[in-house]
Amino acid sequence: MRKQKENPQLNIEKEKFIIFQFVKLEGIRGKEKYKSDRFVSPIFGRSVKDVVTVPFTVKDTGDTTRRFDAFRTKAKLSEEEAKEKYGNKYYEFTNIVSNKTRTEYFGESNYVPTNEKEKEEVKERTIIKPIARNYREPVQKEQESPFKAYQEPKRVAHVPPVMNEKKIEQEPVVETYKRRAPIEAKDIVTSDFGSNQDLDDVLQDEVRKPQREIYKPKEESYIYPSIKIFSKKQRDLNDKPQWLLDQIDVINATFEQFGIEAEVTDSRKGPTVTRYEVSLDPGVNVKRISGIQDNLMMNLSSQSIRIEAPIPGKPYVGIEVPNVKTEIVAFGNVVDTKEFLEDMEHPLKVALGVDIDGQNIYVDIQAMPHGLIAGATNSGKSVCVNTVLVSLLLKNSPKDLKLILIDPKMVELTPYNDLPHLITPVITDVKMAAAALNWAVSEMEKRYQTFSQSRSRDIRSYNDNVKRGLIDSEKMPFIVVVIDELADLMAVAAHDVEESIQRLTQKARAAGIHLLVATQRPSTDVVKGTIKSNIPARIAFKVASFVDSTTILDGAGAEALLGKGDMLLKRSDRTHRLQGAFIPDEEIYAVTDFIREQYQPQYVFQHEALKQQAHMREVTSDDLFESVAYFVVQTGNASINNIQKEFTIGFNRAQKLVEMLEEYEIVSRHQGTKAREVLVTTMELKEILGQNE
Ligand SMILES: Nc1ncnc2c1ncn2[C@@H]1O[C@H](COP(=O)(O)OP(=O)(O)OP(=O)(O)O)[C@@H](O)[C@H]1O
Repeated sequence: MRKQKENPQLNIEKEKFIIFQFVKLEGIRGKEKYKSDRFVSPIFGRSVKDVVTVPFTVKDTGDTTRRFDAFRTKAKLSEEEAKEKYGNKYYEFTNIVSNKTRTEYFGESNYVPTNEKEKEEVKERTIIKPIARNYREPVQKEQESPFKAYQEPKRVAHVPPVMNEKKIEQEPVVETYKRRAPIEAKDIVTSDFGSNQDLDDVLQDEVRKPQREIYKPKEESYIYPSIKIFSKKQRDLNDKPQWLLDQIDVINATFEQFGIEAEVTDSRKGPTVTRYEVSLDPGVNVKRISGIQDNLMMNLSSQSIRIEAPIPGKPYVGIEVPNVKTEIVAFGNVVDTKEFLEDMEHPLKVALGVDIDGQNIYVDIQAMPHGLIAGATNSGKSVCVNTVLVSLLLKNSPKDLKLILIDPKMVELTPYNDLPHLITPVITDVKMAAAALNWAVSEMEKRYQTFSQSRSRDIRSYNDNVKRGLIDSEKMPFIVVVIDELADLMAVAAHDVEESIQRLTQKARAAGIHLLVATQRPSTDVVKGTIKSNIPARIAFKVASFVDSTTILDGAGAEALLGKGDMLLKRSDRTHRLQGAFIPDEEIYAVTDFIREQYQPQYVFQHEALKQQAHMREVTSDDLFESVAYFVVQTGNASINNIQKEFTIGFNRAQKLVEMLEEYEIVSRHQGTKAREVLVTTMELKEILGQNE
């Protein structure tokens, strides 16, 4: 590690405290690894004279490590005195420490300036000038969020959680939290400029604000929707109509025609298809049945048949033939069971439908842990998404579950608008969808941090600890993100969406964040390899071709489905054919209206705030930011026109860059016809950008 220069003017003996700043960072930005050993300077403003930097490596807390959680002060007290005062020989700050905070806790610096310039600088440092921000207010800590688990965790390392809570309350650490609220450009500039993790953190506090204002529960306890809302249909599982007996004769006759020693020994009539179970004489190759598939189809006058050779777990070959008359599987029948309603161990268990054997089929989203739903238009995807969502609403209060619903088609998910479970209103705008996915990624990172600080492994153990009173916080809700047409998102923001989905599917499971992605176009440009390889659970409805089936299921089958809810569910062990449960629109509205009557929306962020966040991220990730900043400071001119000419860029990009310079207080605010002033010198800019040596 590079050795840091010590500031010769610092009189360590006189100082009560030594500020440790970290000087080494390692992480991943985008897809590239980076290392930086430049120390982070803007924390104490621009005139740092009494800070010594000590080489200190920051723990990698995630794959976008740029966290400022390692500012540490060591009391110049004896170890015993420090322990008595702080409970620890170290006192760890949870956040960036401002001059003001520093002055409040450590007292005035006792460094004596040696010349006029320094005197000015010290004066500037100790007089805290509030930074004018006309459009953002500090986060109001005292306002309780209904979504407590999202709040910035109290960060104290190496101490058991119970002790932490106590200690934090005694300490003035809250002040450093307060400091974080307004977005202060200086505070989020780092030595390795460009990655925006901290910016995200700060902005997320902002983005969450509307929820605190909107949240007004009408009732304390959540009343679950009644199961009586749903209609039911009786099915006779032992029914053997004449057409079924005729089909058995046709199949046996076909075997005879081809000299295959086989016979239908049993049949199972499912809601849409019947499976004939064929037993073969010893020595008959099962492949011979598949070989006569087309002849069977012709002789049965059937539009499609599917052969399972053999049926997994059974000594038969299965021939699935569409029923002459199909039956609807009512959602009410599938959910009104003990297996579903009383299974409290699996709150994310959802009802999908009924298989050929008449068994109700449920899947647990937690075990999934992410799902891909694909099928041609009119095949039954949206009905399936609805059954999943209503299943979730039946068993989860807004405190247990939060939803992000992305519906670029604009019609499918409207019944869910304004539900208290929603993190943000149903998203129909594609750019917003990309930003929401990004939010989910940051939330995941945050949750991992919360876990590590509270000695929890995952959401389950975290919530267990909350229940047992070991963590003084509210339960952390699951988050299910539903995308009702991936193709639309990929058409507009492929890179962003792919990256977010990849990151979520790779590691969001333990954080309790799950993704369900539906698409009409299961081609490889939409369902990319990176997405597919991380989504193990697949639900295929009827697709147009064998190729599409292979994309979803890694094998044939979905092209032979019948549409309207006929589906193949691929889980790790086998592919299951089922008929999806059907839920009419009135029943969906009955459930959502019932919930809306009890609770008002509790959005965590509104679309506008999210847009702003996306905008900020876009700008700071602009490669030209640094160059433009130097250009502006060196020429003393922040005109958009000049920047456009110098860098041959368009007006919009130049304008965004200037807005960001304003955000970082490098230039003044827009002042009508007057030109913006440049507020910093080149040296100061270096400090802001963390490039001072
Ligand atoms: N499980 C089911 N049982 C009975 N009918 C169904 C079922 N699922 C879908 N259908 C029928 O198929 C129609 C189309 O279903 P759905 O809207 O879910 O298709 P989709 O795949 O979402 O189509 P698109 O991609 O065009 O939106 C429904 O209106 C309904 O009549």
